[in-house]
Amino acid sequence: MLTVRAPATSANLGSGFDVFGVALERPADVVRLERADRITIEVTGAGSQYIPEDPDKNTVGAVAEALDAPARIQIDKGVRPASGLGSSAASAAAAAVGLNELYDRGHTREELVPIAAKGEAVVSGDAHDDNVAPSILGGFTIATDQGVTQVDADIPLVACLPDIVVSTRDARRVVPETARVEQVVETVGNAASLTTGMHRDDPELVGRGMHDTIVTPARAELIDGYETVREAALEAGATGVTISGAGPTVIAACAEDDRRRIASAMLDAFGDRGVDARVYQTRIGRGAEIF
Ligand SMILES: Nc1ncnc2c1ncn2[C@@H]1O[C@H](COP(=O)(O)OP(=O)(O)O)[C@@H](O)[C@H]1O
Ligand SMILES: N[C@@H](CCOP(=O)(O)O)C(=O)O
Repeated sequence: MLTVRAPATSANLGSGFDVFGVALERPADVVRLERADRITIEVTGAGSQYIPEDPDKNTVGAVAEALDAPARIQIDKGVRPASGLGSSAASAAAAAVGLNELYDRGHTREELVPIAAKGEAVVSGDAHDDNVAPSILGGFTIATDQGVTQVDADIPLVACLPDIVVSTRDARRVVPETARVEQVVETVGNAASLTTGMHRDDPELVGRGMHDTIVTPARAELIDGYETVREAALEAGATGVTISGAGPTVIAACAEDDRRRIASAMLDAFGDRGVDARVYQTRIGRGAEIF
């Protein structure tokens, strides 16, 4: 029996739609695996009632198929599904890392990224890498058609998850098909600033680089209270605020000392709209770990 802890992740970070991702120190999924004749899946924990145990419908089933590694898989969800925190990806990343070890397949962590992404295709229709890459590799990742680049980074973050469900599949439907060239120029500048900020562990530069006028405004419509929560976080000292993944989590970058104040401002702002929420005071963290 092998136990793997794979972290939640935040993809996009505003200016890096479908490209940027970070591993979060918390929350995380914990997955236990043992060799078996066929794939079986049990799910407990946050939102487990909404997660199928059928291997054809669960992200870990596709990963076990891809690695030809049948196993009894027990998933303890720390990352609620449809949260914008890479819930489906955390399980897929844990399964890829764990089954690779259990069956001695010898893949590198980088090679496991596209294998885990096959799990993502099961739920969102797209084998996008931007959540599984940081969940497997940790730190800040840049996922493009040419592969994944990873850097370790240390940025304090606050992730506020409202009691609203936004499925990635639905949130992909509202992404605009075109953008003005001025918006593209602005986004490239912001993405470059954010990347430099990650290299320098500079929350100011990362926060500034999170600004995006192409995808985020369209998706904000799906999150009741987004604008108020964003303003409250900025007023409390956040250096930048955006939608985490496809939402509904709202994520803020900040200096360490401001985390607590920002967390409570975000909770209050959702509360004023009559929306319950929970908040994670977190930071960029490590990738999946085997125990
Ligand atoms: N192991 C899993 N963990 C979480 N969700 C899963 C898993 N396998 C399948 N799903 C399905 O994936 C969907 C959630 O994925 P998604 O919308 O991408 O949310 P998130 O943004 O949190 O990853 C839900 O419909 C859920 O039932
Ligand atoms: N780039 C994807 C990321 C989805 O992340 P999730 O955490 O919501 O699954 C997108 O923005 O659609």
